[in-house]
Amino acid sequence: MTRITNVSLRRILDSRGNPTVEADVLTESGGFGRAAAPSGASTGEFEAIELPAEESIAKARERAVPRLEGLFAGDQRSVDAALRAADGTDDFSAIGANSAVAISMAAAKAGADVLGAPLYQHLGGAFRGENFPVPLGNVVGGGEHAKEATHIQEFLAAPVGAPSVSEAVFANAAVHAAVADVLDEHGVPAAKGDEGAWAPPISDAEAFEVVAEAVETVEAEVGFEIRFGLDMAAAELYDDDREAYVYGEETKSTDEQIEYVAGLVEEYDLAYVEDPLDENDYEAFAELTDRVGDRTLICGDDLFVTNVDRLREGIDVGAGNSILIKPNQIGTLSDAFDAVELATRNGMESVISHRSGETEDTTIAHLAVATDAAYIKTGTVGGERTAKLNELVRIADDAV
Ligand SMILES: C=C(OP(=O)(O)O)C(=O)O
Ligand SMILES: [Mg+2]
Repeated sequence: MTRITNVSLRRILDSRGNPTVEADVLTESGGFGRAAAPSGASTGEFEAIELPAEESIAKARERAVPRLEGLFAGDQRSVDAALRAADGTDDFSAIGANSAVAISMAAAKAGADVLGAPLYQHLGGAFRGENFPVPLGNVVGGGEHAKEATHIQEFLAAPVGAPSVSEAVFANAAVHAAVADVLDEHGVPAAKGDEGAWAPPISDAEAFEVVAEAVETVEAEVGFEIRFGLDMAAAELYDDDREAYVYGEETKSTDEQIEYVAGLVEEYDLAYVEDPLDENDYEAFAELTDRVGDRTLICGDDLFVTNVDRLREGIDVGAGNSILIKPNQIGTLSDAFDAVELATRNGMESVISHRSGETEDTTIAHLAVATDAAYIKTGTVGGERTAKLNELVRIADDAV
C-alpha cells in the first residue's frame, strides 16, 4: 500500500447540467483514483447533506485534504474515518457529503490501482461471492424526475430470469424500446425524465398496462422471466398536513395506500416495491412487509438512507425486507458497506443505486459486485446510466 500524496477537487457537470464534485487521489507510487458525486432530486429527509459544489470543495480543501495526505490509500476505513473527523458532524454538513463521497470513492480506486486489482476485487476481497446483481431498469417514470408524467416515480423492469448480466442489461433496454412502441401505438408522445425513462403524460393505471405489455412482449422474445417493480418515492406523495398520499386530485389514507400497494403486488406480480410509504412511517412499512414481504421485496430508500441506525430501527419492527444503498446518502464507502453488512446479517437484500443526477462514474457497478448485492438500480439508457451497465458487463467478462 502506498500513501496518499495529493487530493484534488474540481467542479464538473452532472447529467442534469448541475455542478457536482469530482475528486482525484494520487499516491506516492503513482496510484490514481478519480470519482464524482451523484445528486438526488427526490432526496430523503434524513440523508447526509449535499452542499453547493463550490462551497463543498472549498470546505473539503481546507478541512479534509490536509488530514488525508499521508494515509494509506488502500486503508479505506482510515480514509473514511479521516473524512468523518475532518467534518465533525453526523451528516457531513460541514464539508458536504458530495466532497466526502467523491474522495472516499476516489481513494478506493487509488487503492485498487496501487494493488493492480479491479475495484470490485479490492472492495470485495478474495472471498467475495460469485453472484452478479440483477439490474433494475427504469423504463417509465414521473414524480420528481419528470413533471406532467406518472405520480409513481419509477416503473422498473426486473429481468430476474436472465442467464447473464449482459442478457439482463439488454433485456431492460429492449423493454425500454418496447414501451416506446406501445406508447406510439396509443398515440402518446413521451419525453424522457432525468434517468432516461419515458415520461408520458398518462395515469399510473395506464402506465401499469403499458409496462406490463412491454415486459410481456420482451419476455416472449428473450425466453426468460422478466418481472417489473416500482419506486413509488411515497415520501414525495405524502402530505403531512392532510395525512394522506396525494395522487393529483385523489388522496389515499395510509391504510388505503397499504391496500393499494398490496393489490398492485398481487395484480402485477411485482418483484420489487421501493418506498411504498412515507419515510417516517416504519409502522406502515412493517404492516405492508408482513402482508406481501414473502412474495416481493419491500425496499427502504428514503426510509433508511443507507444509515445503519435507521436500518436497525427498521429491523426491530420488521419494516421492509431490503435496503437501497446510495453511498452519497451517507457520505462514505465504509458507511455504505456497514449498511449492506447489517442488512445481510438480518436476511435483507441490498440494492445498490444510482441517483437521478449522475456522472460517468462507475463505482456503484463495482460496489454491487463487491457486496454480492441482489440488485443494482442504475437506469436503462443514457450515457451516465450505460456507463455503469457497461462496466457491469465488463466486470462479468473480467475485462476491467
Ligand atoms: C434514484 C432515486 O432518485 P433520487 O436520486 O432523485 O433520489 C430514487 O429515489 O431512488
Ligand atoms: Mg427511491
